[in-house]
Amino acid sequence: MRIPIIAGNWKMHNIAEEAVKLVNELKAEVRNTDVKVVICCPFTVLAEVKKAVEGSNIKLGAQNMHWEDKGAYTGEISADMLKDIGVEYVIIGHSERRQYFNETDETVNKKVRKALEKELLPILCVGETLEEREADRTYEVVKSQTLKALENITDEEMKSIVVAYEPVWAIGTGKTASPEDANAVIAYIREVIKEKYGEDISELVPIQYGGSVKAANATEIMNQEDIDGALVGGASLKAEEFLAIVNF
Ligand SMILES: O=C[C@H](O)COP(=O)(O)O
Repeated sequence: MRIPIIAGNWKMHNIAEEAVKLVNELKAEVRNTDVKVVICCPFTVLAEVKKAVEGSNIKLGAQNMHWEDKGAYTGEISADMLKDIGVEYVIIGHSERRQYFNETDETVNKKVRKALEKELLPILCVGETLEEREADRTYEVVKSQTLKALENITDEEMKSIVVAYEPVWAIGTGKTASPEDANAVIAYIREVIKEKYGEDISELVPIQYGGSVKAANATEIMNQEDIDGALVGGASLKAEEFLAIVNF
């Protein structure tokens, strides 16, 4: 039985005061105990958010990390640094990082492996661009991204991974994949995982949908059989909106 995970990805939003205010508005009102709730905030407010979520069932996540343990990597953040603050989840391979920061399937794989080695729970993002969708390449792209990200990941490690299917054309655009369509792609990603790891493990892996999830469409999306939660961007910045999604 998979427990759905609803993660808010704040992206590059919220200084400390705003972050703490938002968490305080959220934490008393997260009533749905059938889902795990994660807030993936900027590095600069991780420590404040960690303090603010104490005593609630909201978990802390980061939005990226480096694959090396330490070294001369100016501007980068290691897994140990995240662990030191109390981070549990880390988004890896978000399309914005692939698109704007040269993240490749190879670096995504290195990061997933390092996160697992350090006992962080990766939220691995995969998804096709509009161009790829229009060329009928959605399934080929998500299969390739998934398998490359999972190279050298053991059966045991696979049980700690969360996958997020995020069609790039649906992110921040107000366009969502139809719930049935998102469900079909997610079911396919589960098949890809099954081919590599077997049915028992594939049935354990939560696969989220991300891309313009909001209060108005959350229930329909979450009610799909294969969709195990959501990775929420813009709507996670407004307490009322995010709470409506979490308490769907
Ligand atoms: O990580 C979250 C996704 O990129 C979705 O963002 P969005 O909800 O603003 O479309």
